[in-house]
Amino acid sequence: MAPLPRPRRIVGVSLKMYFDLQSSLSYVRGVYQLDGEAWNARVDLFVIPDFVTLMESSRILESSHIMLGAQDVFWEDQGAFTGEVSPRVLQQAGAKIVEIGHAERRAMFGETGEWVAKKAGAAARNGLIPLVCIGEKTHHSIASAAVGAAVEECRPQVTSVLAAVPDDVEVILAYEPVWAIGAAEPADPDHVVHVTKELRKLAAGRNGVTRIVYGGSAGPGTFAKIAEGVDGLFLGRFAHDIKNLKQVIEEVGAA
Ligand SMILES: O=C(CO)COP(=O)(O)O
Repeated sequence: MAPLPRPRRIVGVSLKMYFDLQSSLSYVRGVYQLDGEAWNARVDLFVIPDFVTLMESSRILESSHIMLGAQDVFWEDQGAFTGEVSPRVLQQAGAKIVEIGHAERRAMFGETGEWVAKKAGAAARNGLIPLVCIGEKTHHSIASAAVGAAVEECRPQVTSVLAAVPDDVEVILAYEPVWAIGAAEPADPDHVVHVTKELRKLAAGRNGVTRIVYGGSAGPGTFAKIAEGVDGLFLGRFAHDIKNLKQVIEEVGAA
C-alpha cells in the first residue's frame, strides 16, 4: 500500500507574553509581509499573539493566507465563567487556530489532560483548529530509553484529545518536550523523529488531517534535521525576530 501523502507543511509562532501591545502588532505586520513567500513555498503560516491583540491582528491579516491563533480557550461556549474566553468569540474575532495545553499552562495554571481534551472539543465544535501541545516533562539520560519514555508519557495526552474531537476535523499536535522549551537548543533531532513517528501512528485511522509540528527552542537550522518526523515547526523566542521567521519559512519550503 502506498504511504499516505504528507500534509502541507506548517510554521507558526507564539508570542507568549514577551511583547507589549504595540510590538505585538508590529510583529503581526511583519508576519503579514511574509505571506507571499510562505504561500509560494507551500508553507502554511500562523501567528499567535495575546488575546487583546487578536481583533486588530485579524484586521492586519485579513487579506492574507496567514492563520491567526489564540493562546488558550475555555471549554464552554458561553455562561458565567468570569475571565475565560469563549471559543465562539475567538472564532468571531477571526481566530482559525487555538493553542491548547501549552506546558506553561499545564505547569503554572493547573491545566489537566481532561481540561485540554474538553478545550480541544470546544475548539473543534466552533470551527477552530485545535493545536494541542504535548510532550514529556523530563529527559531520560539514556537516549534509547528516552524515546519509549516520551512516547508513553505523550500517548494519553494524544489519545484523550483525539477521542474528544470529531474524526474528520483537522488537528495539529505540537510535540514540545517540556525540557526543551526555553532552552539553549532544541531537542536532539533523532529523539524528535523517533517520538513523532510513533505519535503519528496514534492518528492513523483519522479522516481529518493531523499535522505534527515540533516546538522547543526551534529556529533557523532546526527543520531539515527533523523533517522525516514532522510537518513543520511551532516557534517561540528564536522567531521573534522576523528575519529568523523568514529564514525558517525558506528552510521548511526547501526541505
Ligand atoms: O513553547 C514554545 C512554543 O510554544 C517554544 O518556545 P521557545 O522556542 O521559546 O522555547
